[in-house]
Amino acid sequence: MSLHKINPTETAAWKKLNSHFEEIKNQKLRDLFQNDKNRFDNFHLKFQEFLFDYSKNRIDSETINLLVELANECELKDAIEKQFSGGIINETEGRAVLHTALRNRDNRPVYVDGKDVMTEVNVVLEQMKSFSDKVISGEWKGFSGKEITDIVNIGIGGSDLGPVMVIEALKKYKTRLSLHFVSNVDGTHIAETLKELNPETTLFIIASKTFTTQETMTNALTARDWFLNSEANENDVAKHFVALSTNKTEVEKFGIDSANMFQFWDWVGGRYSLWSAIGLSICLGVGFENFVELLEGAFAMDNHFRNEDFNENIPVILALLGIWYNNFFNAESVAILPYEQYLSRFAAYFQQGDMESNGKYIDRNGKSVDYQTGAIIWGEPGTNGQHAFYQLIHQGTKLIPCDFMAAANSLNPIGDHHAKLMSNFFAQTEALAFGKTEEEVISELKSQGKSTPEIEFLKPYKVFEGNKPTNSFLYNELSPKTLGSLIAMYEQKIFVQGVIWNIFSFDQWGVELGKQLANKILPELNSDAEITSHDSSTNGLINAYKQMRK
Ligand SMILES: O=P(O)(O)OC[C@H]1O[C@](O)(CO)[C@@H](O)[C@@H]1O
Repeated sequence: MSLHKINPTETAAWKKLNSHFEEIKNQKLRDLFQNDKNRFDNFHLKFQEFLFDYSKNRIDSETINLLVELANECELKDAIEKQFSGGIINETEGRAVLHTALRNRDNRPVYVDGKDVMTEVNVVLEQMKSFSDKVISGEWKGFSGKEITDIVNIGIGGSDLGPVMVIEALKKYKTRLSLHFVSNVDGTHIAETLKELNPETTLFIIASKTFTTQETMTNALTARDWFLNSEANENDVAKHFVALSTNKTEVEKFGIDSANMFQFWDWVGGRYSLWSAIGLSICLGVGFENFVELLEGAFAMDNHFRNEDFNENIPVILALLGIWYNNFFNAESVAILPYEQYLSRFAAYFQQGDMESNGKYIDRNGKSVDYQTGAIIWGEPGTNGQHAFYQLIHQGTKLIPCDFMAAANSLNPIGDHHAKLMSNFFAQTEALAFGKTEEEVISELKSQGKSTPEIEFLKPYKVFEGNKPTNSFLYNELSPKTLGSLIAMYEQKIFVQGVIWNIFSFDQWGVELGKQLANKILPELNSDAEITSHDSSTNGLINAYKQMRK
């Protein structure tokens, strides 16, 4: 059950898209809207309480037809079924990709090696419920008999970014526990975190799929030393340390009792793991019921993705638009711009989700691609971004397609904050799409009483050429369920793009080389000898570092 290995550029649809691109590339969104009064009706989709407006894109209905044709030629439907039914689609690691099983709320059987994984999934969910309920209620006590007040999740990459993002996003639903996250191997991260904490009331979650990751193991050992430096002894470790992992042997070697281990499986990719035991910090931070709501939201989006026709399918359309700009307009990046302070870590989360998945130049046939794959993902919450980098989006030389997202209802309806936020949200997509013409600039400057030479001088700087594409997502309010749907939407977008680009989205060999070299360099840093084993730059830097060190 592996994926088909179709080079997208060899499809008939790709060739048609190339010709179509020549026809559409100079068309203006102003004209597209002018010529089609129903453009919004024609290019938006609804999903539950969720609206996806993609009318401010440089497309017409033919673009969508051709992109859908491309998806069909790349056998996307079949790939989707393989994903959901446990096909070994992560071929280079010989694994199924089944984060969807973790949120499969109707418990439809999902088989891996002939075994229904739902039984184990539900056992771990039950374990997460029971544990988080006990800690939140105060029934779980620390070594001195006090309730736990603080949770420190130690993990990195997929064992950190998802919980960090969700805990921030769902702050409104917070339990009495304070959550902290330590990821960086830079000692500053753990030192600054522990400074505030009391070993008697702190619980550590060591989150690592492999339980061998250098950063996480180093931080975990430091946390353990810090804990044992208090009144606590070895027997107390069980009350203050739990592990989230697929690797029981390493967890036990570290000294965590397997009774305190929450398992997941190799068919859960690190950057898709917040739905698994890796979500334990989420359960503690917002309560198990809200974690289940998050799963429900993702499940609803999965069903939409699996069942809807491609031209009505939000993740598919989102992915195809991304391909349109990436491969035809040569756009290099995508900005994710939530007009929602709670989503301040959303773009950072999908930097890993997207760039670790689709940042690849070798295709599924083992050959170098001769087309662009994964885009650079970046972004910050609006309106902060407006006062930072929007200048370049509006008037720079690069085309940056943007995803805007906002809630109709604020979770903090104070004064007119939300109306002001939303007026900026609407204004930005309007300004990006339609810009400001020379005539508009001249009449504005005239109305300000400017002289003709002043107008002539200022005119070019004040023109906005517009035609900058945006997607807008509008949802009712940021509930755990909505968040679950939003995350699953982007996850499935990444999947669709990987299928069309004919790359393996679920491995990450590109992170290995740096790790290997760091392991080789580490002992060199501890020796007094001059280092000569690298190139002159690396040798020079290492030796200078050793001299500078106090
Ligand atoms: O959960 P682990 O095994 O500690 O890995 C952490 C992260 O390291 C990576 O393997 C590489 O950065 C990620 O894919 C993963 O999320």
